[in-house]
Amino acid sequence: MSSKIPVTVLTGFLGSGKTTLLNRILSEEHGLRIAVIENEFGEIGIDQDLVINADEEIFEMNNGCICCTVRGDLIRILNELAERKDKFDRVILETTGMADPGPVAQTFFVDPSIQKQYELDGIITLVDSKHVHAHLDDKTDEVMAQAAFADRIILNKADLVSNEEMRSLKTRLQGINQLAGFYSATMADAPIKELLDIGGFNLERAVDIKPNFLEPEYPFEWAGIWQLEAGQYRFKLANGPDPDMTFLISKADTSSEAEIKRLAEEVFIAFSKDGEPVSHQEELTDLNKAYQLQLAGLDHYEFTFNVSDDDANTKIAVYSQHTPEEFDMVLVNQDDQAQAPSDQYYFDAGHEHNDEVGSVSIELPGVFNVSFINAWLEMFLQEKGPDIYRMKGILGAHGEENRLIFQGVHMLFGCQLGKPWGDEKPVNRMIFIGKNLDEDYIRGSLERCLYKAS
Ligand SMILES: Nc1nc2c(ncn2[C@@H]2O[C@H](COP(=O)(O)OP(=O)(O)OP(=O)(O)O)[C@@H](O)[C@H]2O)c(=O)[nH]1
Repeated sequence: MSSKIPVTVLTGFLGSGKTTLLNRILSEEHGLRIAVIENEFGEIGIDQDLVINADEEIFEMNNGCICCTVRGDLIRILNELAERKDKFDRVILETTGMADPGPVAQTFFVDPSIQKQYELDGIITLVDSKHVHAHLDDKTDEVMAQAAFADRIILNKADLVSNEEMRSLKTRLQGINQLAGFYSATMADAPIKELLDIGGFNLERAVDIKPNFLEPEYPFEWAGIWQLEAGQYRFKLANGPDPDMTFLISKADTSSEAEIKRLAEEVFIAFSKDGEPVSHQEELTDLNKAYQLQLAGLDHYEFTFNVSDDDANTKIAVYSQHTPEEFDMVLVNQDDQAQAPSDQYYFDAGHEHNDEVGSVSIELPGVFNVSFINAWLEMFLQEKGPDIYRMKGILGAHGEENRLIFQGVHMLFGCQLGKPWGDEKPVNRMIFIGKNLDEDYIRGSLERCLYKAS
């Protein structure tokens, strides 16, 4: 038997039932000790509180898309976890509904430290049988990938559709993935023993679906190498498509494309962290540190970089989130002469994000006036329903000792009581995911629903 730690990835579009399944797995008597990793879309972690209180350890990654910045986070968490591997038997990783599971799966095959210690047991994809058609119709990339990569597909929310609809959905999904095992379920009640110990993710199929499956994706689009004499240099940039850009400088051994690719594997974990913000005319002092160049509000920007006499003629490799062309980036010396890189490489980001879909996270102290917040949620859904993919939150309500947990998927909405607040001060945390969300409006109107003692 393999001594590697098995990992099960739970995936499925927003609101399809991943957390419901996770809770079922965690509460079932199977004698397994499970470590849970949550990857959330949005800035504040809510799922952690929605996962039932068990002995399992929960790690959160909520930096956004798992396919780029989060790959570094995932590797870090898995490495940390491995140091405590006597405390658990397996790992369940719940991905955000907005994630393509391909890059998650890829982590288990391309990163040597992870490959040594873990094995991907399988990918389970939850499908919201009522709402998935719209996403299949418009071929939402993430939904197609979630179905294609699955080892098991759970057609969940069977209570909301007819048997006939269920059959045609299964046929439709079999057109995307014939090899997966299919289960229809209500509240994700698929047989758990058939979901764990699948015995290995099918790598061959993954490469069939995506021929470049084993080529890692990176959070940077470009890297260049320079050999520099001692002196002061400036990176000059103009305005571009982003108000900031992650940027990292490392030392290189040789000036070659192979060196750029070798270093990419080393630097991308540092690159994945939130960079330290630096503004126009500030110095980039540290090597191998992610900086976030602030690129808004001016016509042009300069960031200095010094090469000391001791370092003269060493090679530096620069990794940037965007290509130089997007920001008219050049490196100049103290006489303002442009320095061309001796070698450069454009990384294929490999995927695109749907920029229209965004998330708004709101955290407000205090408790809500129950009738105000109910009326607001109803009104909000009526007005914005088609654009809201998902909303969920944990709220405090005046006169109520327990937390209120609300969940919405498209136009369906429900609310239930959670744990009591006890000695904790109530704080309201909510996340809205969808198109064209107006954060100021949402925050302002929610603030007006807070209870105020008269
Ligand atoms: N009617 C019905 N509701 C369900 C079923 N399964 C889950 N739900 C509800 O659907 C909502 C979303 O379920 P979750 O398990 O939180 O879904 P999720 O995939 O984890 O959601 P995200 O993490 O936001 O992507 C919750 O309100 C669940 O109670 C089901 O089979 N039928």
